[in-house]
Amino acid sequence: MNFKIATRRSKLAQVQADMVGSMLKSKYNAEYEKILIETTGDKILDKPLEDIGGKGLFIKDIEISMMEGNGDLAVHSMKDVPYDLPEGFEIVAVPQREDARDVFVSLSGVDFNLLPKGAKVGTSSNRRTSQIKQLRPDIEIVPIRGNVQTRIEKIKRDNLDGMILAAAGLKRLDLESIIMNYFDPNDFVPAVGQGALGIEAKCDSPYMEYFKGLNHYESRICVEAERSFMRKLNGDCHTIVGAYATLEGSYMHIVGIFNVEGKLVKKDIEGKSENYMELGLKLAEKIMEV
Ligand SMILES: NCc1[nH]cc(CCC(=O)O)c1CC(=O)O
Repeated sequence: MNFKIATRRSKLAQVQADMVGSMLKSKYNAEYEKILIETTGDKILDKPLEDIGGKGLFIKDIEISMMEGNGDLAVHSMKDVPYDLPEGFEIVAVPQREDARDVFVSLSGVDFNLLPKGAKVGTSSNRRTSQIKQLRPDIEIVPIRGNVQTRIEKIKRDNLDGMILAAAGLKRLDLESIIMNYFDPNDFVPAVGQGALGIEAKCDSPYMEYFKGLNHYESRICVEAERSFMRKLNGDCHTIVGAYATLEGSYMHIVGIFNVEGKLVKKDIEGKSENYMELGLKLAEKIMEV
């Protein structure tokens, strides 16, 4: 067998595709090749993502390629996957989740807690911006887009004191050394699905059972609970939504943030993990009651 993995061109996307490729190799003794695709989200870098069509832009061109028969599967960061996929596609597996936390990175080695007043910190995410503002209202947030590597280059070019990024991407790129602080995910709530990969395939794929074999049940239900929360809140691109689910035995705990009338609200919920979709929904209802 030789699987064709359709992927974005960025280094992180390719590393993630290789990770899933290696899983296919070790589990099924299969070969794989990467099909590199330039997506609209990667081409337009001078506008906020929300203004050009949102996160679906990273995956649409990949789906078109698979529809044309060029790609048996795609590997995505779950946090870039919109709730509704085009008809005929589905997320068939979520492998074991990496670190879901957000981190502060600095090239000069400065600790987040020791940043001077008015320090300049890069991020383009509303979710990260509002949580940073809560911790440190004096910090100046500088919008920054592009893939992880171009963003890191911009720290130097734009003379920033640092930047907020996802731990998972940095670890996968072997850039752990620039991580200065890990934010506690129950405090500084990550994006829905952060740190998890999703394997997307066409519903009629002849290889469905192979892909399903790469699923990690615990990771999957945590990510699905977070997505259920997100869907209920119907987060358009300008709303702030974040959630993080964890398991303890047969119980699931979810913490979520959402902006209600300009105010950032955080709530949590706990219940039997088998009711993971309902837990996500209930947390959304709880947060909207405010
Ligand atoms: N928005 C881009 C994006 N999509 C996934 C990751 C990191 C990897 C992950 O969360 O699985 C990143 C970079 C970042 O936010 O730092």
